[in-house]
Amino acid sequence: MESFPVRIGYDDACRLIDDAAARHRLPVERLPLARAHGHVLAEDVRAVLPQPPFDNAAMDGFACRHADLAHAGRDGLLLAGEQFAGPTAVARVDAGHCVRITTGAPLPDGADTVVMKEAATVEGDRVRFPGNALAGQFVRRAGEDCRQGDLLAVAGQALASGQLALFAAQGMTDVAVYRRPTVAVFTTGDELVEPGMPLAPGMIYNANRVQLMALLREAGLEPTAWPTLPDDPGQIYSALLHAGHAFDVVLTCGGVSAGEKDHLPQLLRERARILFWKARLKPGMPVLLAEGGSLGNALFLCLPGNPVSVLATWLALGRRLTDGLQGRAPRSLRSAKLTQDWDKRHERLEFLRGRLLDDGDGVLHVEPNAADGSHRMRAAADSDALIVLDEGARHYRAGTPVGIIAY
Ligand SMILES: Nc1nc2c(c(=O)[nH]1)N[C@H]1C(S)=C(S)[C@@H](COP(=O)(O)OP(=O)(O)OC[C@H]3O[C@@H](n4cnc5c(N)ncnc54)[C@H](O)[C@@H]3O)O[C@H]1N2
Ligand code: MOO
Repeated sequence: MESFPVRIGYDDACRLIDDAAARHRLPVERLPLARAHGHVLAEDVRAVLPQPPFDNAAMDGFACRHADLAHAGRDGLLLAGEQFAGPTAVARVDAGHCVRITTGAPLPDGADTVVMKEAATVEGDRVRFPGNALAGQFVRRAGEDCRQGDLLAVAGQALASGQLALFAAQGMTDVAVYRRPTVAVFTTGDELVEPGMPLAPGMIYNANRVQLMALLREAGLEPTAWPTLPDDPGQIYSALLHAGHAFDVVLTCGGVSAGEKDHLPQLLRERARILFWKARLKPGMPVLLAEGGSLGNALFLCLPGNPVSVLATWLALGRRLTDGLQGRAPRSLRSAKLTQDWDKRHERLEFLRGRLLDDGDGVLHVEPNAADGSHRMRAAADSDALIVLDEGARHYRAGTPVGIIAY
């Protein structure tokens, strides 16, 4: 009888991942906005300035008083000055006058409407206008985007270009974010050869290293790849001991199942604290999570070696762990309709691979790939989503909405 949970359900695996991430939450640091993209915000941000900060023109043209346009007639209005964007004094528009204005320039005192340049006719110092201008058109009001004190972003949000633009418009130079986890990536197995080397009988090329590095980079991380570990307990111990003290997360793949050469479970049993081993997932069953113990402060997430298991367990559990370490809430599943009937052949929750299709009416569909073995890399490469088929479920009808994780 093991002293840790074994063969657990997906929800329990997620809960244990979330708990471990919360215990190991990374410290907060301040980053310049230029380096903050993709980082997770560690504080709520409120507006210190209204946006726009002052009433201004939305078009290049003429600022005027709308009431004047009705009786300006063929004589038009007197062009009485100009107002450009920038640090110039704010002009005035008196009755019967208009002022040339550029986009973003402060609206002159007295003006309430802007007419586009292309719609107006200038003759000498007179400007004629069309009869259909609406009161207040092409004026961007101070504070209409946000007011001072408005909540602009909340802690736990990943910063995208939109938030960075908002913050810069507030005059912010830097922002409090959670430090990103450092991640050591290990592939394991005596059968592995690096691409570019000769392939002896019984050997295969290492497909997981480049796959995992790409998946981690897609998640905004800057992982460090270690040399492949042979199926040798002493060498595995020494590498994990080093990495466990030097990194926040140690991510391995392979050597975590029941084979004679699968040394990770025994090593982690003896030297670390296993939080769970094996989850009722397909693919991905042998996945293991451990806290470092004598191997250091790192969290150890050991993914199964099959390349499609690596993809599925990273997206479903690994990314959740590195998100959680940065205080980011779990990403929600999207949903799509199955294009065809599908019979699931086992009880475990399945991450089947499939291709997303937009039917043109705004409904997302997903077409399962029949090549569902966890060694079928081509099926994974030809797909762009994991289809989440629930534990226990067996028969799905075409058109049934299913959870998906796009990749
Ligand atoms: N008796 C049992 N056998 C197996 C079980 C089990 O519970 N009992 N689980 C099966 C499942 S499910 C999986 S998944 C695999 C996972 O095993 P490991 O995590 O120990 O992975 P390995 O045996 O080292 O490798 C599995 C498979 O993947 C290939 N591989 C490994 N690393 C790479 C890499 N970097 N690039 C490309 N391919 C890689 C490896 O050669 C194996 O073919 O175990 C089942 N067996
Ligand atoms: O669970 Mo294993 O990852 O099916 O192939």
